[in-house]
Amino acid sequence: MEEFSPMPCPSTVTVRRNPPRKARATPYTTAAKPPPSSNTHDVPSFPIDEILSIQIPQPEPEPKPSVSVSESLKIFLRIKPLRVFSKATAAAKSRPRNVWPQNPSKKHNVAKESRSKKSEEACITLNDSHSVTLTPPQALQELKRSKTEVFEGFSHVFPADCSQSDVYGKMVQPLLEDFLNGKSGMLAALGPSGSGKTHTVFGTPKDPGVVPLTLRQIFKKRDETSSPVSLRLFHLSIFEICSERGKGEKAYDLLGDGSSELSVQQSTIRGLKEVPIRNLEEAESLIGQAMLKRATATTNSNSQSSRSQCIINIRAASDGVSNETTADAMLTIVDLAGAEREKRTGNQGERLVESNFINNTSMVFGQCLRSLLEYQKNRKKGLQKHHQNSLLTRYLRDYLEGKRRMALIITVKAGEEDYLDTSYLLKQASPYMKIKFDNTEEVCNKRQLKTFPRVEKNKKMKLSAPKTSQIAETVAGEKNQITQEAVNLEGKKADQTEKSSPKLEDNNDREHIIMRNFAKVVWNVLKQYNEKLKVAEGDICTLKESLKNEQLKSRGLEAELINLKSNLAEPCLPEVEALVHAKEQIETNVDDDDPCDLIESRSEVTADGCNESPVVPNKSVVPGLGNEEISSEEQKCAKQDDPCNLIDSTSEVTAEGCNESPVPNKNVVPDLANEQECDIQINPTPSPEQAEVSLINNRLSNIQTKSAVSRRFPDSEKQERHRRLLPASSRLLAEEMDDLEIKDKQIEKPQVKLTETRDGKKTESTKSREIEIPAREAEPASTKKQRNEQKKPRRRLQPASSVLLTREINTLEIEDDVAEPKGTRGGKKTTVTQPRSQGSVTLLRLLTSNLHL
Ligand SMILES: Nc1ncnc2c1ncn2[C@@H]1O[C@H](COP(=O)(O)OP(=O)(O)OP(=O)(O)O)[C@@H](O)[C@H]1O
Repeated sequence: MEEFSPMPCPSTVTVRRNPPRKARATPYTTAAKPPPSSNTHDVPSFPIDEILSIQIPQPEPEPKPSVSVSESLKIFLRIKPLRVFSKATAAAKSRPRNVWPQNPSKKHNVAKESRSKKSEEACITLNDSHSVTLTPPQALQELKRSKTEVFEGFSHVFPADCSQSDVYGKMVQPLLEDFLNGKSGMLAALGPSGSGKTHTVFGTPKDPGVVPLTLRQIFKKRDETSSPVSLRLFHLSIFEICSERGKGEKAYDLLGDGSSELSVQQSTIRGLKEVPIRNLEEAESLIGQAMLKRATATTNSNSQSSRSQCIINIRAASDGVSNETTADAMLTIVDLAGAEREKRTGNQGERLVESNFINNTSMVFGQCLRSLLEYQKNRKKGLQKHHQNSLLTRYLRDYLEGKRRMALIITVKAGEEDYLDTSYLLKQASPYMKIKFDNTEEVCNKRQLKTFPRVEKNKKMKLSAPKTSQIAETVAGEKNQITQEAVNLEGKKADQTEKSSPKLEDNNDREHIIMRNFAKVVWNVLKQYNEKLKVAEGDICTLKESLKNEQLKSRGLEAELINLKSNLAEPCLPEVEALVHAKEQIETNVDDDDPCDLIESRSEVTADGCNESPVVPNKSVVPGLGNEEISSEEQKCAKQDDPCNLIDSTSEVTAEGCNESPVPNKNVVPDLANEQECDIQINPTPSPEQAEVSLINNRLSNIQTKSAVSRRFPDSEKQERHRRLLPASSRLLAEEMDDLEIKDKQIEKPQVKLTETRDGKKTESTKSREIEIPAREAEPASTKKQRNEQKKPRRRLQPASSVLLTREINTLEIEDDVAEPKGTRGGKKTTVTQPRSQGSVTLLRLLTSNLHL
């Protein structure tokens, strides 16, 4: 069985279809291909040993600082006593002896003041030699900033009653020993204005600070013959960094002569005078000179406030004579200018500019320090470098980066009014900080905190304070109380709380309090909403009342508007009155007729003419009569009082009207038309009787046309059409016309009857009708068609509404015209023979003028 070494996976695969080729064996496979005769068991072992033995080049470790960070930075805390000495005592001391004795009452007041000041509470308390607790004052607690902070990790905390020698012993001594052994180091005092930095660094002649004590120690050790320090030479240089009217940083040599400004290039200061010190007296005198040159000013915080950063360098150099070749060492002591707030210091103008510079320098120094502390805790974070932002930090770069040993003493004031300054500084410079959320409100959101009522009971939990046991008891009591409340509310939950761990209890208590407070807040909000709702309801009531009033007003206005309209409509009344008057006249005419004749005529019309139209519409439509014909007819009627003339004119009109009658008339009465055609040749000139018969026939045809129209448009639809066709102003007139039309019909029917009765027989009248029809259809059919064709477009030009109105009016006209000659037919005066009344004439004129016919 052949054994192949594994093929390396090709990066690309090429598939060839044609021609197939045999892939060339790779050198690797060729080389790895064992001879066919080789033993299959000779599998080369995996070279794991070789792999493991390979030396992987490790990244070069960063050059460690000469001193580890934890050793390189030591932070001390010094608490300034609340009351050092009163101004009164100072004034008393400084008062010349030859002044009058002070007023005893004033003395008493001063003593009282000093007592009250002494009794003021301290915001900072010492927990142990490495930690302190900072408690906010009552005023800030009420502003929901109740946050008790514990700062720990200090190398040592110096209490208020500590001495300068204590500070020196614990902080400076180790540094000095290293210094004398050739290791450089730095000591800096950092703190708010008036907190005792200068006091700590320089002290007073009676109570000397770090610098004098260090010098003493140096020369003391040098004087000891056995010590190697005796072979060293010490040099002293002192300079200060301050701002020049807030524009830039300047360095001044405090030991130099004349112009003492130093040139500054990055972190190096050139031209600094170093004064060798051979003994303590020389050194102290130089220190004294420098302090006199240092820029100081009086502020509200400090009568001699430092306005510059003061740096004191003590350099130890070998004398060059001895064999000892120790490197030069430098001990740097820095007295920083204190960070200050404008409100506290009361600085104005140039002082304010100075304080800005001081604050800026202090801030940069604090940032460098914080960064170093964080780096000390966690090297992975890396060291943020802020030192470029000020000359001081550039100068002290090696120290602030942890490359050299540094001891920092933070001086703080313990008064309640100094809480903010102290808190800010400790947050910046303390190695570790714990925030004690002893007030449960702190857990919640700040927004909620604003609305939450304050819980008075559970204020502080100073777990690491000296009175821890008492506080713990109190807290335990409070917890039990809260737990009991919870038991009352929720029994089961309480059981669980009792069984659960203290942490769980704490959580439950907190939750309970939070929920209770939340419920209170919600309740307050609901109350507010309820009040708002009540207000809104009141507004609604007032609005309703005002709405009612407005409605009443609007009604009154409407009534006024109606009155005004009625007043405006009065000018139309004369026309209406004329119409009514005409109507009354017609009615009186009708009343004069014989009622029996009326009945008969009705029955005849119904029998003869209305066979096809059982329901005759009120509004008669008389097609075929032109407007011009009506007007001419009216003129004739008005002029001719003679009844004979009336008859003639009527016959003429009838003939003309029949000739112009529309096509539907002919269609409705086809038989009659045929008969008429036959009679035309017999009697071409109709007699008055024939004319009358033709009039009756015309009437009949009109009635049939009406019925046809009525069939086409039902009553309701017709009314609707009328409503649409007639303008609004003419509706009243139309109604009047309807009434008038009815009356006219009543008049017309007896007239027909009278005509027939005068002839004597009904059959004769029918015959005469038959005879009369040819008179109407005297013209040949072709001529009639031509006429109709000529007149059709004329009719079409008129709108439908005007046609209907015209028909109605024409009907009225014709009927009136018909009625008139009937009474005078044959020259006989009958009861019906009344001329057209003046009212009807006026009505017609009005109608024609209003409807613009
Ligand atoms: N621990 C202390 N014991 C007694 N007196 C003190 C102490 N600390 C400070 N003083 C006094 O308080 C006053 C102000 O102190 P100091 O001038 O040292 O403050 P400072 O921090 O240097 O202020 P600035 O930053 O403004 O210079 C001085 O009179 C000083 O003697």
